[in-house]
Amino acid sequence: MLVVRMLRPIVGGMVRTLACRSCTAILPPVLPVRVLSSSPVQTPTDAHFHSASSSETGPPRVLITGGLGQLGMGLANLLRNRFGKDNVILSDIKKPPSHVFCSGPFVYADVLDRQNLREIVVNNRVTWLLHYSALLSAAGEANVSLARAVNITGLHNVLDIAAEHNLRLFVPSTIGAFGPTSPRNRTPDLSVQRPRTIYGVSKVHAELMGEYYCHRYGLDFRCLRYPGVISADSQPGGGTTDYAVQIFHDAVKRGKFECNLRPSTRLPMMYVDDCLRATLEVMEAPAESFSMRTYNVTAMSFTPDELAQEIAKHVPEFRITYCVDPVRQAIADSWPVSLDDSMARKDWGWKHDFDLPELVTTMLSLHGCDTRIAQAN
Ligand SMILES: NC(=O)C1=CN([C@@H]2O[C@H](COP(=O)(O)OP(=O)(O)OC[C@H]3O[C@@H](n4cnc5c(N)ncnc54)[C@H](O)[C@@H]3O)[C@@H](O)[C@H]2O)C=CC1
Ligand SMILES: CC(=O)[C@H](N)C(=O)O
Repeated sequence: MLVVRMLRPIVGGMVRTLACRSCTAILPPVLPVRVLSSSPVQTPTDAHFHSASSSETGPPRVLITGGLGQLGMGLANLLRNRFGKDNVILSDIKKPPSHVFCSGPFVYADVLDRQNLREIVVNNRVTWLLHYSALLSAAGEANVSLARAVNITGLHNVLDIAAEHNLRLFVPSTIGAFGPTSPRNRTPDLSVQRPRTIYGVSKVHAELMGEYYCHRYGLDFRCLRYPGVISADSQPGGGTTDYAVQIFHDAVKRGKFECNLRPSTRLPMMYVDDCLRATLEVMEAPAESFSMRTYNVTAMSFTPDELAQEIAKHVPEFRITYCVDPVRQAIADSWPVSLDDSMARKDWGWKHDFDLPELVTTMLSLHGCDTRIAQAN
């Protein structure tokens, strides 16, 4: 006998769609039924996808993968403040420092181990998954096969588990998802995407797969293309924009910095607080507000030379020199110089707080530099 089950909950006699406004307008509607017999249209993966249950109440139960990198711990702090310490589980394959271990739940999770990941989701009744594990642009070029595994196979595991267990899934994308044939100024959300790094290719794949699962299975997939993110309390993990983090440390501790990009290399950037707030906001936004599932977000664009000049306003003795890394330079030259994030601003109210002057004073003071005294010099 052919058994059919609704893929999505029925609200008021209508199939409730989790897809966004534009998706449903452009694409044919997703089939509202899933075949559970041995019909030839069934795939093994399809059979594991549960019908969506939107009956969860109370705060979300959050899992962050790859949480011990530059961004994950800050994200955990933000989400713990909002949803309670025990509702946010940080995970990684690295051993956490003791202050992280003591600040809330931490588990070992290798995104390549699907069974382990599934157990964590089930045993902890996870409802939101923020998938931060990745090899970044420069690290990916240094180890393509590992980047392919972590960024693509890892994503497949996460997507399947999120669809099986009806999770809300956030996957960060990047300016690296664009390439040399994309428009470079005010790059729009929808434009040519032919990146030339394994990192970029894997992120375009993540965007497309997430959107496909959203249309096909009703997965509540949400994605932001972050620019380079600048933070003070954690080290960057092998990216092309890392210089803009390291420069503050070296300016304060050494009064000088050697930059691995050319002085005129302009890239989109954002302070970490804006980045993490954007992530929380897009996760909390009602699905109905989305006209798409992958949004550009940005705050500012600057060059190493402009950043150094802004730092020198506060640290007058600061000197920058240049020793260009050809791999990172080629990557940076293929990325946008600025992003158009007007759709995020229009659809769910995205607004950045930090421009270059605020970024510099904040970063310097977090590194222990008294910018008021330096300004007086
Ligand atoms: N930091 C930035 O400027 C930007 C970051 N993003 C994205 O945000 C996310 C987080 O970025 P960061 O924290 O900067 O990255 P990161 O490189 O600092 O951290 C990535 C983490 O993934 C973990 N990881 C590696 N292999 C793993 C595996 N098999 N299983 C589980 N975890 C594994 C690493 O141990 C590391 O802690 C990434 O997806 C990245 O692509 C996007 C654009 C800009
Ligand atoms: C912009 C990014 O995605 C990251 N910081 C990198 O430089 O690889």
